[in-house]
Amino acid sequence: MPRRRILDELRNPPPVVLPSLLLCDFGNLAAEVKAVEAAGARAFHLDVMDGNFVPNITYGMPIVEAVRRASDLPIDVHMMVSKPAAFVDEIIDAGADIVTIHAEATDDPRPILEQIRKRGALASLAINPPTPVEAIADALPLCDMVLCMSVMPGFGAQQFEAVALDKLRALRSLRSDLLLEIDGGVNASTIAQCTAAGAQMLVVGSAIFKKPAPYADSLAELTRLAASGTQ
Ligand SMILES: O=C(CO)[C@H](O)[C@H](O)COP(=O)(O)O
Repeated sequence: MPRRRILDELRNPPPVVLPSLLLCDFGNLAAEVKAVEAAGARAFHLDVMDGNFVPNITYGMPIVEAVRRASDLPIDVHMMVSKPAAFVDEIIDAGADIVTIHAEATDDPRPILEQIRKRGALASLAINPPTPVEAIADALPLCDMVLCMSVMPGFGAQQFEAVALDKLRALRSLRSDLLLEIDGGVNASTIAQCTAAGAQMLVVGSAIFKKPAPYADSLAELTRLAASGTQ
């Protein structure tokens, strides 16, 4: 999908709950993707971890390609890797529509963000809980999205860190058109605070994949609660 159309679609209310496939059943990946899409998902979130930037290893291009084959929905790839510049082209070739790199992984993210945009994908910068908004001020004009992590990246099912909410508010006051995403510990108890602080993109792992409820019920309830935070 072209960059402009994806941006317009994701900015549309209600807020977008993105299932984080980190916690899905990888033995049935295509079926999981189709099930979450049928349940009402508007985009997917994929966590690429290299065992160096974060203390965990997940997957790379083959899984992004497999998700791309199973669905036409936007794919949001969160690159938790030490050398993002080396992989952004391959990740986009594999099917990523949004590519998020970490501010902490590079001295200057601007050339990488430019490269992502040049390739027609949405460029996004992530900051970990200890990283202040000021650290990315120079790169903001090149960002379509900023991801405020509400846990230290690496694992699902961690406790939500509210410091991310202050950063969402600060970013929203700096740029009204910026897509804002939050990831980590987002669930039925925390999601309304996230949208009230300005997040439109809510990454959710365990509150979808580790619940006994059908995906459609979890997604509908999380979307309802997310929308309640914007009123
Ligand atoms: O990026 C991540 C971890 O680094 C995951 O996307 C995130 O933690 C989702 O899981 P949960 O909703 O269970 O916190």
